[in-house]
Amino acid sequence: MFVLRQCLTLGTKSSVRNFAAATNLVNVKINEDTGVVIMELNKPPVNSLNYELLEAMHRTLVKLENERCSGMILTSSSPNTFSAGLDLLEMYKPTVDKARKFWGMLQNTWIKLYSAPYPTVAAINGHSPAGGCLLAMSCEYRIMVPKKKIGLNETQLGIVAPQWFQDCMKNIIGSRQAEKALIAGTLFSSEEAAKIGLIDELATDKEDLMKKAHDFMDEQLGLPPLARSTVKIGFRKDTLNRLINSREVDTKYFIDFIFQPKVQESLEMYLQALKKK
Ligand SMILES: CCCCC/C=C\C/C=C\CCC/C=C/C(=O)SCCNC(=O)CCNC(=O)[C@H](O)C(C)(C)COP(=O)(O)OP(=O)(O)OC[C@H]1O[C@@H](n2cnc3c(N)ncnc32)[C@H](O)[C@@H]1OP(=O)(O)O
Repeated sequence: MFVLRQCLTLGTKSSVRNFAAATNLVNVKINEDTGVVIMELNKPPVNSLNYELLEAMHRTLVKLENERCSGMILTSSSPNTFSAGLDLLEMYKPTVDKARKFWGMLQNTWIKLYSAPYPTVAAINGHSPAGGCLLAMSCEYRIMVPKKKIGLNETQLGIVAPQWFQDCMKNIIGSRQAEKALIAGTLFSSEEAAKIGLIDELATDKEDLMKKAHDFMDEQLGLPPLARSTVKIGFRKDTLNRLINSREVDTKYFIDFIFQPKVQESLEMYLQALKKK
């Protein structure tokens, strides 16, 4: 399979097709020979997840259901950041309608990504805090470049990682490690994340990152797809159903939480600190 991939990469015939996207917020390429898709988040400078970016991701994931997609590598076009997490401006002084629409699209996107039947790899080529970490944790396998930060740091901002964010972390690093990390809002270095299993592999650089992502994909493509996806969904169904069965309550928690004056104050201070950096 590795040889096949090399041939496809080096060969004269281009088998890679740009996947028609209605927006340039995501770059999507499908290798027509292998069916492997690369989805690159492309909202400079830091891929903050606003409604439009989430909608573009969601639309792509829906479209992939009708394509011959055998696997997906999620990465970013930003030189330094995989994703800075949820766009803080979506939570700072929104209207209730806007906040509700935003949260609904985040839930939609997560459900699609977390339940994708094909193998998914996060090629984490930069920092990945909070919602960025959620995206990475929703993939099946995580590979990260050195010396970047990843984690659910919400507590540090005066906000709370929702239950399903927490569940994703627990499923990966275990309940005790997750509890400590979530209470403290720890951002782990890539190296620390590899030690606790939050990421599966450390890459030496960006080239190595993509090579390792393709290696993982090659291994997965050698497995019977139905058996593979049945086991995957079996592992994920409780976490998925927990949100699917309580979407409305989860949205209400979000709205009630962010509209608190203290939370708005924390967000304002954090946004100012980011601007002053
Ligand atoms: C169990 C029951 C629970 C009940 C609770 C219910 C509900 C809970 C309520 C709410 C839950 C919300 C969950 C939230 C999740 C999130 O994802 S919040 C976002 C957290 N993100 C961060 O903390 C990251 C902040 N950003 C950074 O640390 C850095 O930007 C960086 C990613 C490390 C990149 O650094 P650098 O390359 O140096 O880039 P700059 O810092 O200079 O940033 C460039 C510009 O981008 C702006 N920006 C950065 N991040 C964001 C963001 N997340 N949103 C919006 N904008 C962002 C930054 O201000 C710069 O802007 P200017 O160029 O200065 O205009």
